Amino acid sequence: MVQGTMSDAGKSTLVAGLCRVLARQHIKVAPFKPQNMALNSAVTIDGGEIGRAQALQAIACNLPPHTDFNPVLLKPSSDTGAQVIVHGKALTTLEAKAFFGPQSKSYKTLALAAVMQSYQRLQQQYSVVVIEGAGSPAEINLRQGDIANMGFAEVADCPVIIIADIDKGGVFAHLVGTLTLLSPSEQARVKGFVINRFRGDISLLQPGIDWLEQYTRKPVLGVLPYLHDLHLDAEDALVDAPLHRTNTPPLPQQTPRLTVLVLVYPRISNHTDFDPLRLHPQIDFHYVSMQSMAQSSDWPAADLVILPGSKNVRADLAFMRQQGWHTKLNSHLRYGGKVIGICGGYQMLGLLIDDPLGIEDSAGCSKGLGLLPVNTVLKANKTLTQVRGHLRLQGHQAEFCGYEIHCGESSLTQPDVTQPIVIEQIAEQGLTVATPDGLVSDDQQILATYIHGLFDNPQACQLILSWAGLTQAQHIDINQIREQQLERLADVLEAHLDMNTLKGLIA
Ligand SMILES: NC(=O)CC[C@H](N)C(=O)O
Repeated sequence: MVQGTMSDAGKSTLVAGLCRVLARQHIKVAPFKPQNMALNSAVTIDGGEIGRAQALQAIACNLPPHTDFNPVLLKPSSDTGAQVIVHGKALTTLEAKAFFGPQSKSYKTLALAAVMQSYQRLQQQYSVVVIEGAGSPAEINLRQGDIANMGFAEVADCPVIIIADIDKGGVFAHLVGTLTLLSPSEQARVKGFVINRFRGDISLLQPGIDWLEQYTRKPVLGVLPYLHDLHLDAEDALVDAPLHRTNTPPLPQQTPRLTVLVLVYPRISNHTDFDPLRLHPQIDFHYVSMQSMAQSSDWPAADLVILPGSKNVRADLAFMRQQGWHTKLNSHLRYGGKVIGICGGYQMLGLLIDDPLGIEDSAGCSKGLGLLPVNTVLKANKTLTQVRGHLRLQGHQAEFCGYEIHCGESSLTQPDVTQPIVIEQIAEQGLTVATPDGLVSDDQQILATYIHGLFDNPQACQLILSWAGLTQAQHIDINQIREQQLERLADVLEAHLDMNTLKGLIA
């Protein structure tokens, strides 16, 4: 099990890399994260949802994503509450106290049972299960009944390695401090450390490593170099744009470009949708957030503004209004700019968003931005599907694969609108059922859809970019880039980690 001294120490990446190292040695390997807290999720083949990082780790193992890889997913919908997803399905929404505090016993009993069921199934099916912890195991206030770190390791009786990020400083204090705060039996489970994101002269680090090994009596199993331009799907944290690859030559001056803004509201979800745009050499990509607006009162001039998915659509819409972003969006449209709404963003562009059951927030109905003839009602049943179909824009067509994650159901309030997307589903007897999705506004300036992952399809991405004004967009294939990055990561791990000791832990 890989645990970290803090969030973003590199756990997910190390697990993904170890999965790929083992998979390419033809070992049957699967990833596992007992409990994840994230708003970037992926739809699984068994019709559930799991954290995005586990879906990436599944790809590293050459496996389709499965709910057993992440049996408990907490999706925060406010600062104190989260939707609880168990075995891929939304069970309930709980206040943080109910899953972390002293009254959390019933949640933890249920969650641990679900976690152990999945873990046992994986153990039966795979030779190796590479497990990822969450945050840090030394959060002493959260230790009782913990299922995400040492609590799980103790029940499952598995060895642990701890990874720490040297780039942010304090790596020795982080490792020694974390170890010290563990109980004796937990300390005994720690079989070594990994130091992550090192840059500079390794000989300068050696005295520190020697001291650490002597002081803790635990080996340092490797020092991983800082990997520039490692483009792998983010677990949750929004890494600021852009992601341009430094190893690609600069584009000639006259190359056509497009400026794209993505609005960051407090409960933005599935921002991995935009990785292909952030990597695109012809796109000047910006996130617009409260932080970026503290520096400048205006949005950068843009060709395209995207309203992404949201875990709490009505609250995020209220946030947009408070920030005055609705006025800026209207003026962007008046100047002829394009707008895309994806899932929650699509719902916000409509007339009404009704949440009669209080699925995302307190029950109520909010006025949308009024830019599309559509009303949305949030329902108890969540749509979770992998979809394929085609997108038709400006007389051209492109195939796509994508996924849907939403409680909302939207209905058109006007006949004769243009629906640019057709979802094709294979029904009984091999018949294809075609369902229309999304909208293009009459003036052709707004495109909206429920489908996530559209930009991951090179042809569909090119078509959308051309609609947005970039007529000669380069082809960018995020799946191919992801594959190259996983191979690169596995090469780095093989070169810098003590693989023999690690294999000994697995055996
Ligand atoms: N992924 C999303 O943006 C979901 C939108 C909204 N929260 C819903 O469930 O319908």
